[in-house]
Amino acid sequence: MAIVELDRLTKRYGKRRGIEGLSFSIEEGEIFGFIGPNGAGKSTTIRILLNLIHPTAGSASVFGKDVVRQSREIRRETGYLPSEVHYYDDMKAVDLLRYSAGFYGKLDENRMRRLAERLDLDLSRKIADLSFGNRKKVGIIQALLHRPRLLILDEPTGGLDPLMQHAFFDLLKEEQERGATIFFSSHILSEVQRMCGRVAIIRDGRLVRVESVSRLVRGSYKTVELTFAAESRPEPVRESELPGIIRQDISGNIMTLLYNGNIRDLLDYARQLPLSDIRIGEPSLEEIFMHEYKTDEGA
Ligand SMILES: Nc1ncnc2c1ncn2[C@@H]1O[C@H](COP(=O)(O)OP(=O)(O)OP(=O)(O)O)[C@@H](O)[C@H]1O
Repeated sequence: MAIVELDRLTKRYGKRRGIEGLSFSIEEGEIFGFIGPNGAGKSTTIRILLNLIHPTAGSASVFGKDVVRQSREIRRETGYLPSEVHYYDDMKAVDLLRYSAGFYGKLDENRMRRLAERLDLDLSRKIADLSFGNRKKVGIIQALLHRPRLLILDEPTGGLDPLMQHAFFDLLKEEQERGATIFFSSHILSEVQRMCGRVAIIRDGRLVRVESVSRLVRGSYKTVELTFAAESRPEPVRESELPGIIRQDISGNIMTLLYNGNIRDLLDYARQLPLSDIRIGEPSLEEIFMHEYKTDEGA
C-alpha cells in the first residue's frame, strides 16, 4: 500500500513557483529520499503533506487519506522533524517532550529516556541552554516518541556531529524494522545514498526522476580513471572517438571520465593509449546528480 501519494501536486506562491505537478508515491516500510538543492521545493512539499499550507492544484494523500480534509488523522500517526526547530526556550527538554507527547495520547517515559540516552541528550537542561545540535536531538525524540507509522524528516542531520549522525541513522533503521515508513529530505547525497532505498530528485519545483539508489549508482554509469605513463599527456577525447562520455576531466597525467557507453568500446579505446593504470568504478550519487542537473539545463 502507498503510504504517501502525490498526484500532480502544485503550489504557487502568488506568481512564484513553489512546486509544479509532482507525482510519486512511497510504499510502506521504505526509507525514501527526497533530494534537491536549496529552493527546489522540498519543504513546500512536506508542508503540504502536513497541511501547514494548502496546494494550489493537484492532491496528496497519506495512509490513503486526503492531506487537506483528513489532516488530523494523518498527524496522529506521523512524526515530523522540521529543518529548523523552534521551541519555548524557557522549558526544560523533558517538559517540552512530555507536553508534546500529550497530543498523541500516553507518554512512554521509558522510550523517551532510552532515546535521550542513545542521542546523548541531557533532558534536564533548558531549551535555551541547548546548542543547535542538541535542540535537533529534542526534535528527533519528539518526532519518534509516539512510534509513528510515517516519519517526515526535513534536513534531519544539520547540526549533528558524525557520531550523533551515526546514532541517529541506527535509530532510523530500527524504526524501519518496526515497520515505519520514512520520508527523508536532504541535499546531502552521501547520507541519502547510505540510508535510502529509493529517491525522488527534484529541481526547480519539478520532479527530475524517481529511482532506486542502487540503480542510480550502479546503472550504466561508470567512473573511469586513466593514468597516462610518465612523459605522455592526455588529450581530450572527442565524442566521435568514444560515444558515451558524459563528462571528462584532465588533471596532470590523469584523465577521469563519467561514462555510460559500451564497456568494450571503452576498453578498445583505452588499449591504444599509453596508460600506466586504469580504474573503473561506480560513481557516487553526487556525480550522477551533478550530471542530471547539467543535462537538464536549458530544457
Ligand atoms: N512563503 C513563501 N512565499 C513565497 N515563495 C516561497 C515561500 N516559501 C517558499 N517559496 C519559494 O518556493 C520555492 C521552493 O522553496 P522550498 O523552501 O520548498 O525549497 P526547499 O527545497 O525546501 O529548499 P531549502 O532546502 O532551502 O529549504 C523557492 O523558490 C522559494 O523561494
